[in-house]
Amino acid sequence: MDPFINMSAQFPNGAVPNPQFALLNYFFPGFSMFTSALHTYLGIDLNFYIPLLVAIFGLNFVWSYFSTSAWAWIDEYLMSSFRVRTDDEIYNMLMLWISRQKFSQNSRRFLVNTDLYSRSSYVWGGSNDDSDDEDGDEEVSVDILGPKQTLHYTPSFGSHLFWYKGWPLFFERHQNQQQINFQSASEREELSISCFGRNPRLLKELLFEARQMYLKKDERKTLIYRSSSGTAYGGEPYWQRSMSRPNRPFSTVILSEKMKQDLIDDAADYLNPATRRWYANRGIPYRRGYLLYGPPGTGKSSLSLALAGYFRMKIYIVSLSSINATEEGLTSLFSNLPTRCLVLLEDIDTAGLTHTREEPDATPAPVAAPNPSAPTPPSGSNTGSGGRLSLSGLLNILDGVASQEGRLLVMTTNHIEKLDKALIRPGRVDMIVPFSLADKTMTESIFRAIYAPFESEISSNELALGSKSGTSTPKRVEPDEEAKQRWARQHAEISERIEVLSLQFATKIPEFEFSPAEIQGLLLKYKRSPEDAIEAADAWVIQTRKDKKEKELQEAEKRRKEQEEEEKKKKAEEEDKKKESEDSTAKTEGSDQKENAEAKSADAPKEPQSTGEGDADKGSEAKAETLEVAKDDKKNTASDSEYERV
Ligand SMILES: Nc1ncnc2c1ncn2[C@@H]1O[C@H](COP(=O)(O)OP(=O)(O)OP(=O)(O)O)[C@@H](O)[C@H]1O
Repeated sequence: MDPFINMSAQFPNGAVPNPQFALLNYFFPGFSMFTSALHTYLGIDLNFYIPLLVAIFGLNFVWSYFSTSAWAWIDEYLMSSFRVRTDDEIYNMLMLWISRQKFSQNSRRFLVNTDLYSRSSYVWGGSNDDSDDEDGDEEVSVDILGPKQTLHYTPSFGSHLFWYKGWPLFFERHQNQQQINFQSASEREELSISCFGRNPRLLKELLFEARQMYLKKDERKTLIYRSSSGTAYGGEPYWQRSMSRPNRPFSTVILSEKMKQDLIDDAADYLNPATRRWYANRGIPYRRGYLLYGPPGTGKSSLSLALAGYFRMKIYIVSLSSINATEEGLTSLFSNLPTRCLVLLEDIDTAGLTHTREEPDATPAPVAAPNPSAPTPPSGSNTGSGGRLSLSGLLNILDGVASQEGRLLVMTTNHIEKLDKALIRPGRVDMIVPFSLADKTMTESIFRAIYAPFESEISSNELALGSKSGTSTPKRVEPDEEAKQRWARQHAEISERIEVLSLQFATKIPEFEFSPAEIQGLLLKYKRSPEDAIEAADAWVIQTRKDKKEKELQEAEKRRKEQEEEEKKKKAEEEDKKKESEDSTAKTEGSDQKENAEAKSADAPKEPQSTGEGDADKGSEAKAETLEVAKDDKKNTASDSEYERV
């Protein structure tokens, strides 16, 4: 129905509709019926209200236009602000700070997370911190099922006003539209904080405070970063914070005291700021490297962790046997190291780096990117195949300009004899620390380390040990001094007892046969009962020997099978090659014959001209021969094309 037709019929009292009604009726069919119903039943005349509503809308529009423009102008000229993206660690610092602010706790619209940093997954990945909440606002309750996860509240998307040092600040959390298509929801956001005034001092103070809070949180922890295959940075591997661990005291690493002290002294001297200047003045690259070698489970990684913890350095771990260890990947990782850190290169005896330069079958080194400061790679150094790391590539990375100065490099290997001399020459490796399977003193130390009494554990240890030694004492409230004395007495008693037991235990473990990790494994099974551990030691030695032998046999069998496979493969390859060469010889012979035949047929027509009938016979013979050769030739071509098909 045309809305303009029969309009008066819709107005019962015959009122002629206003032209604006006609227009509205045109856009919203049925509008006139609605207004007439309103008029009839409620007595409301929209004729009167519509101009008013239009005026309100207009004013609102003008107000919002001017207020937005005015706010944009104020923001541009009278405010200071900063932005933070999720792919920088400052995001984590700021989020920690924000989560501890009152406005964040009281926010009506908030995001709740169990892991404060999970949103920046490509900075931290699946963050695996042991005790993120240790010093947080909320207590982490731990029961037999593990720590109960703390909930973190942070303001949700949008703008939030808060006060800092008496000034109003705006915290804004918004989605980054540019990244929206390629990232998960958690990675799309950006944070910004702004304040009134053209001086950003207040914002810088806030950032400084956030950074201090963040550093304080990790003060007693060693932050561990691992190389991760890249998805966030265009496929290049990047450092991913994998976990933080309480600093490992040096005393818990069982190694000759002299060796430990030498290592600490050397590292302390190197990390002294004056040493940096000393290096710079003399134009010597400011780097230091240590090589730790020995059988698996003898404490190489533990020492590296202790070293990083002692000097409060972050530790960056790359395993050269990992899939990411390509030349490009490592170059990118090394160029993204902070100025002061410990880099742990694990398994440097890995394939591709193990041949020595003297080996004749070493393949030539790949052309490395021109690098003025890098040393000339050893002429015969090796390449890894398929984009894997080569020795010359690794040396370039370790010495090249891309590698940050100020880092402490620790390399570990199980097979020092396999390493190229170039890799461990002075300048690259400044100290070599050997690790060995446990001798008698080491076994004793491991035993003592496991059963040493700690004040926080004394009650449970006391129960376990005291029940056997009969020294259990009843609990009662004591003044501080008395409690201290009691603790000292108990400590001395238990230590003495552990000392005696450790000697007994060490006599049961053969020297240089088991690694500290293996012995620790046994003791952990009986961690509350040293006597039981001693009792179980003999059987454990027999069983472990048996297991090792079986494992060795299995490995030998596996190696044998692999060798057989390889030989078979080689044989098949050789046969293929042989066949190929035979075929190509046949082909050459065929083409030779063809050439001969062609030569003959080229000569053939001349003969009938110069000869009589008999010659004509000869000519037909020659023709037949040519045909024969041509046939042969065809045959050869056919067999060649067959070979090609094969
Ligand atoms: N010398 C040691 N002092 C203290 N603990 C040790 C020692 N050796 C091994 N351990 C213990 O054994 C376990 C494995 O040790 P770690 O990872 O340091 O050995 P590793 O030599 O680095 O082994 P791998 O060569 O397989 O990497 C750790 O729990 C560590 O506490």
